[in-house]
Amino acid sequence: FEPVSVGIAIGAVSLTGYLSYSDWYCRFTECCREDRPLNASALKLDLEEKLFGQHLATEVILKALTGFRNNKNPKKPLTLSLHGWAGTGKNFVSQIVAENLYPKGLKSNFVHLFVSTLHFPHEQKTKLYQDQLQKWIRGNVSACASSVFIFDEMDKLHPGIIDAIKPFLDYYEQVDGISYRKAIFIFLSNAGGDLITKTTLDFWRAGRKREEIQLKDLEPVLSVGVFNNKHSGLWHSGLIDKNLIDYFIPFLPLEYRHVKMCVRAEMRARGAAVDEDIVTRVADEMTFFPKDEKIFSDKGCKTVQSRLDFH
Ligand SMILES: Nc1ncnc2c1ncn2[C@@H]1O[C@H](COP(=O)(O)OP(=O)(O)OP(=O)(O)O)[C@@H](O)[C@H]1O
Repeated sequence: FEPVSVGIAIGAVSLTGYLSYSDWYCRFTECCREDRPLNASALKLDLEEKLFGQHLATEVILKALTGFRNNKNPKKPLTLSLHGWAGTGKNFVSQIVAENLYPKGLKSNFVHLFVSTLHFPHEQKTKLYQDQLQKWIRGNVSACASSVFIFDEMDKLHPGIIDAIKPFLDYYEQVDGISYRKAIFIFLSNAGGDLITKTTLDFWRAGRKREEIQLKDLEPVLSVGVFNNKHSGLWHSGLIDKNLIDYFIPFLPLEYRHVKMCVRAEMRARGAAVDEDIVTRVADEMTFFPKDEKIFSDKGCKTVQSRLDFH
């Protein structure tokens, strides 16, 4: 036998062996698999089929995630800031994103959800929260570089806590020997929701379709609005003026027709046939604003599930 070809053959066998072993192993236990490319068409289909009335969020999230995951050498972690009125789909989209990155979604060991009022309720404990959060992020990113961190209720988060995560979001190659460049941070907040609603209403009043609203109509209003809003959490945290947020993603207020779509989706999810009478009744029970025109749902699709229980 010729030693070089034997060496290559052994190498090839052990590589395939390793690959099939890791495939086999990952079937039984959850694996980080940070280099696995994102299935962009599956994400696109999910967003287009499940998320109603959010053409901008669909477009930006799809572009941002596929671009980031296809980049073998990102210069910083991906940071998305989702803004909008209550019940418009911010948590829902985070769940879709999580499921497309890790099959277990929000239950994955590599996806971490923080809710300000639940995890960081006391302002006087900021120092403690800062330490705990830094340790948690450091530990989890060193275990899985492509970990996902979702921060809900950013507008209620004490700015000191955001300061604690700031170093991880920056362009550093490594922080204390760990690279954070493959991690994904998603921030959710209601801040800027009033400005998004105003623009959407202006379009409606001008007789223009909401699908005509472009990112450029909202992005400047949004970053300025959020920046000037002292309750936004991002305010004076330096995240914005240091350009650490990659994408501001607006969620538009939902209309009557979208609420109906949510009711239908919920009925299907429960395995029931869609009953249009019930769909109309549930949608009619929701409240809408502004007072005169009654176009947008006050709570988006948020109370649809509980209202459906009554029918
Ligand atoms: N645009 C949407 N398309 C489809 N379903 C939606 C949409 N918005 C909301 N829903 C439904 O309503 C539920 C509540 O919405 P979600 O929790 O995502 O709202 P949110 O924007 O995060 O609100 P909040 O700011 O109050 O936290 C979702 O689980 C989903 O079932």
